[in-house]
Amino acid sequence: MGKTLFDKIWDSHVITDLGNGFVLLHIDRLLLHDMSGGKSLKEAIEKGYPPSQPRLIYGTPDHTMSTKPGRTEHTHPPGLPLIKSMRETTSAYGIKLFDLGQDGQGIVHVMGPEQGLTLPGTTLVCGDSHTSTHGGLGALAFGIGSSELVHVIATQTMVQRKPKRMRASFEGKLLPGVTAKDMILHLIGELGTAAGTGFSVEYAGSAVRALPAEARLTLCNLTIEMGARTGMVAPDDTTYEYLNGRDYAPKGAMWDRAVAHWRTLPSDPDAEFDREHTIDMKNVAPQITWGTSPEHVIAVDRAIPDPGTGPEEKRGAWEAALKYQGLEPGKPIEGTKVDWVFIGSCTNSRLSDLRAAAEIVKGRHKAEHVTAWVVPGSVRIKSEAEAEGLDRVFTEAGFEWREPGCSMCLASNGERVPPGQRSVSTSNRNFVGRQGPGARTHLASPAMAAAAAIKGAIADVRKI
Ligand SMILES: CC(C)[C@H](C(=O)O)[C@@H](O)C(=O)O
Ligand code: SF4
Repeated sequence: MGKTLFDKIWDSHVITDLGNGFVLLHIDRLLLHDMSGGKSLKEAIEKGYPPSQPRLIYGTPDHTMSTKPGRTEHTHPPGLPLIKSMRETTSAYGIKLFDLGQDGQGIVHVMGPEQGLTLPGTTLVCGDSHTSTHGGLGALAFGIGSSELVHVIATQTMVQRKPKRMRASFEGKLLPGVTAKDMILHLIGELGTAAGTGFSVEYAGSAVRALPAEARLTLCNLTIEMGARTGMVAPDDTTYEYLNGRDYAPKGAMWDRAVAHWRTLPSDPDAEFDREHTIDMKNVAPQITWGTSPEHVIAVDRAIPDPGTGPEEKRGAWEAALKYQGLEPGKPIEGTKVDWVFIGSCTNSRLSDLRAAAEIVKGRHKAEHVTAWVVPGSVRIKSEAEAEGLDRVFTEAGFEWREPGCSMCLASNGERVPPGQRSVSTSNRNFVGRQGPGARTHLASPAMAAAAAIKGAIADVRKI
């Protein structure tokens, strides 16, 4: 029987079979961020287990750093001990830190692919649930907890149980206004947030093959919102073009050898999956979430759902979500007044995302009552965007152009949507209080978020 992409990477990283379904896996890359990086390194060192492979570990501060223009490490004081601890522990072992203000600093899931640290066929972990993002380049990547983090630091290995395999195939062409963000939100809407529990997901089909590399990262980013820890897209020429020449990607003869190996990775035609799901792209329209879970999602031209007509077991959750969000069932979601717009996060802060938003914004102005932020995913993206004048497109339209970091995705750097206010956000979670206590979040693509800022309300990007 043929092997899946997942099986091939998994099998080539098994060091030993531990029995009862568990194996010891080699980990090719460990990425660290400020919320847990310094703390875990310190813990490992204090326990007498210093990093065994410091050259396979890379870090950057993102979660607790202010993104205020001109920020320093002092702008948000609670982040200061975290960045200091990261610096002390990484420098003691020669671990590469992309520090604040340096080229390479950014959201950890933006930095890895951008630097060419994320490579097809490799295993990559990070103490962060959105590590699935890196699967967009054909890496087997997943988020880990704090005790696992210490284990990887100490041994560069992990004990893991093999998940089941799911394939989600998106077939056909993307309709106007539809992006990778809409594809994954639509899928989560169809399957629910628990569908992926215990599975690794491969995204396939003609629509996925046609996606640029950055869009594939967006697609894989929300895998955890479907309950699966890892999601991936088979590497192909699009992947190689994206990676070729990046700082940490192989060079010269090594590059050729690597590509020859990577070409063997896609799932074999006779590979079997435990679950298959096919999505016809004709049914995928621009999406917007209405509730407090990523599965609470509808096409933007639909009405806010009525809990009375929903599945029995979800009725209570729907009612609570509508109450929190201050929405009335049966009314069109389009036209719902918006106070904040956040364009950023590891989901949608790459250059292509900023370009897509700028295309909508160009020559227009945000609605007066809206506060709109653009937070590039990394220092490099910020300077590339500035080189093509995107910052001016945004600032002339009344948007704020900020420094790289997680910012208002999680609000762990103090940047929050005020209580009761409504935000359209390009991030990946719309949980209660996610963007600040009492904040109401609607997830959407960068173009949809830009359209909301211009209209001052939830808007259909196709009508702008
Ligand atoms: C802080 C971190 C552990 C967390 C995660 O695991 O995803 C954060 O990045 C998030 O998006 O909620
Ligand atoms: S941008 Fe948001 S989702 Fe991504 S790592 Fe940061 S806090 Fe988590």
